[in-house]
Amino acid sequence: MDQSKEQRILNFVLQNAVRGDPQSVVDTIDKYCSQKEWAMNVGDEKGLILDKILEEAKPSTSLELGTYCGYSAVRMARLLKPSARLLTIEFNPKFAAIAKQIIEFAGVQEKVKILEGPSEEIIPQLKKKHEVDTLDFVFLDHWKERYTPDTILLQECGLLRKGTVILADNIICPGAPEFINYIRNNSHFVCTNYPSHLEYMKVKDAMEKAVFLG
Ligand SMILES: O=C(NCCCCCn1ccnc1)c1cc(-c2ccc(F)cc2)cc(O)c1O
Ligand SMILES: [Mg+2]
Repeated sequence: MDQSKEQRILNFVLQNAVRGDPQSVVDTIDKYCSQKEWAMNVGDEKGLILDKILEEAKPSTSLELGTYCGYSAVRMARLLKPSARLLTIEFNPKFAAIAKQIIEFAGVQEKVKILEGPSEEIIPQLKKKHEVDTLDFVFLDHWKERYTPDTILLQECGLLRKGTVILADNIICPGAPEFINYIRNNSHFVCTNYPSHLEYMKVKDAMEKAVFLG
């Protein structure tokens, strides 16, 4: 049975990264995906923007939509304080299985919980089933056409509070024009654009930060 790209990424991490060292896992995935096979991790350039915004937010409870192989989950977890938690939603069971192994290899499994399934089903369960009060930080990196409906759903479920930071990947490539139109014209959010490049490529991309005003 042919190996998937995601399995090849996992194997490269298991053979080349240092167990229990999240930075080495991040660097190893970046090495593989820049030299061998492109993959849709947020990557090292946009990753530094994510790092800075996450460190400013100092979140206790964070949510990621779109786990993929767990690169950004490991990247974020390595910066979280010991008591902080990251919940990450992945629709694709094959991706979730790979991410679980990468997160465990990095040694951040105590901080990260992978929730498998459609975001529109899982978000309404966060308060009662996953003991979330409100979210301090949200990273949008899943289907780009879901950025707006899921942001609205987060608000409707009472999961956003004054100051919640939402950071969205891929504003230019593949693009999330409908989300940009929604969030920049919504007086309950203050938005900031961060120009960058598509992971591992020279193609222009950007991230958008939206702070909820309550
Ligand atoms: O589609 C992306 N991510 C969502 C993947 C599916 C999420 C499933 N899911 C998880 C939870 N709920 C649903 C994505 C794509 C690209 C890209 C850019 C250029 C190109 F030529 C091809 C692809 C770059 C990214 O950085 C991305 O994030
Ligand atoms: Mg992305």
